[in-house]
Amino acid sequence: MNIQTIMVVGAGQMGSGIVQVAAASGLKVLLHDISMAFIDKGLVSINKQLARGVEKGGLTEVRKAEILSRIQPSEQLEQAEQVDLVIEAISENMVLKTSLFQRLDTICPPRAILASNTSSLPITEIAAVTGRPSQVIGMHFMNPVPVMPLVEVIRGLETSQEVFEAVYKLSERMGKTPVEVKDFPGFVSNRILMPMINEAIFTVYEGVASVESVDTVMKLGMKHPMGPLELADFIGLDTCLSIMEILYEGFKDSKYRPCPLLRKYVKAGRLGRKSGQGFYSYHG
Ligand SMILES: CC(=O)CC(=O)SCCNC(=O)CCNC(=O)[C@H](O)C(C)(C)COP(=O)(O)OP(=O)(O)OC[C@H]1O[C@@H](n2cnc3c(N)ncnc32)[C@H](O)[C@@H]1OP(=O)(O)O
Ligand SMILES: NC(=O)C1=CN([C@@H]2O[C@H](COP(=O)(O)OP(=O)(O)OC[C@H]3O[C@@H](n4cnc5c(N)ncnc54)[C@H](OP(=O)(O)O)[C@@H]3O)[C@@H](O)[C@H]2O)C=CC1
Repeated sequence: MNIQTIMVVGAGQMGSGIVQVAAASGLKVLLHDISMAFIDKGLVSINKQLARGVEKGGLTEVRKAEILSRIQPSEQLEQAEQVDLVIEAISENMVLKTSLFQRLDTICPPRAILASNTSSLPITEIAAVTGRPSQVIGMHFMNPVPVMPLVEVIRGLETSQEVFEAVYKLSERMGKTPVEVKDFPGFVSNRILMPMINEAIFTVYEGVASVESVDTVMKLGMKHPMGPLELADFIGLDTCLSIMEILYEGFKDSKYRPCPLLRKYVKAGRLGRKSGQGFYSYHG
């Protein structure tokens, strides 16, 4: 399979990171979101990242311009009719994702692979709403995408070997280390990471220690680059809650119940860095 042109749907923190890395690897990339304002926000963030690269000396102006020239904003989803692969990176919500995959299935050429960057939703269930389940796959990047070397490649029940190999090779071309994972709630990464974050939230909820103290214990005691609450803010508290709910629903085990404090913060619109307030404040 010759993958040259891709579309990334969702210009949030993950989508924009995926676009940057894909364009840097030589792919032509269309970037789509529900409105031009969101696409522009994604493009601004990519520009900023590349400008930082130039400032630090790792990137030349010529290389930056070359990467940007491969990125094309795409206001109409219908432009997916020309692509070899779509990587979906919209909000972690099954209803949104399945309705998008149904639309993509009618728009994309028969050869196209439909990949999801979902953190935890079943790939098999997403694939089942399309007429091409053998060409649907999980391609789970880590945040921040330009920095983290891992991609979990998740086979749905019907994913073909050819599609698996194409996405595995593409991940390598994008400078990542792919790891094959079966389609199980939370895959590997979030089955292990998210209960730790949820437990950190319970530790604060039960008054065992402050937010700063919990993070300090994990940074200085366990050498984590970020404390779990800082990391939850970085990932997005809405995404963390969705993942815990999927683990809880998928395993029917009370150890995955989301902490009420996490639910309360999300209901209040405290989504972490992206909303300016989470366990920490990011105003100004
Ligand atoms: C939820 C899911 O489904 C799965 C997930 O993704 S879970 C989240 C996984 N990610 C993590 O666990 C991240 C943990 N945190 C870290 O590794 C580090 O704190 C960090 C890499 C984010 C920042 O590192 P740091 O040393 O504190 O900061 P800093 O020195 O500014 O950055 C280190 C490098 O990362 C780059 N960087 C930092 N933030 C970045 C961002 N948002 N986007 C792109 N690059 C970024 C910097 O430019 C810098 O690059 P150079 O080494 O080339 O100079
Ligand atoms: N955050 C993380 O650390 C990681 C997240 N992921 C996964 O990546 C995906 C995206 O997460 P993240 O980037 O953090 O989320 P963000 O909230 O930053 O971005 C999601 C983007 O998708 C847009 N969007 C929502 N619905 C649609 C739609 N129907 N069509 C087009 N665009 C849409 C959103 O617009 P609007 O704001 O209007 O809703 C927003 O711009 C999720 O599945 C998440 O689980 C995977 C790895 C790590």
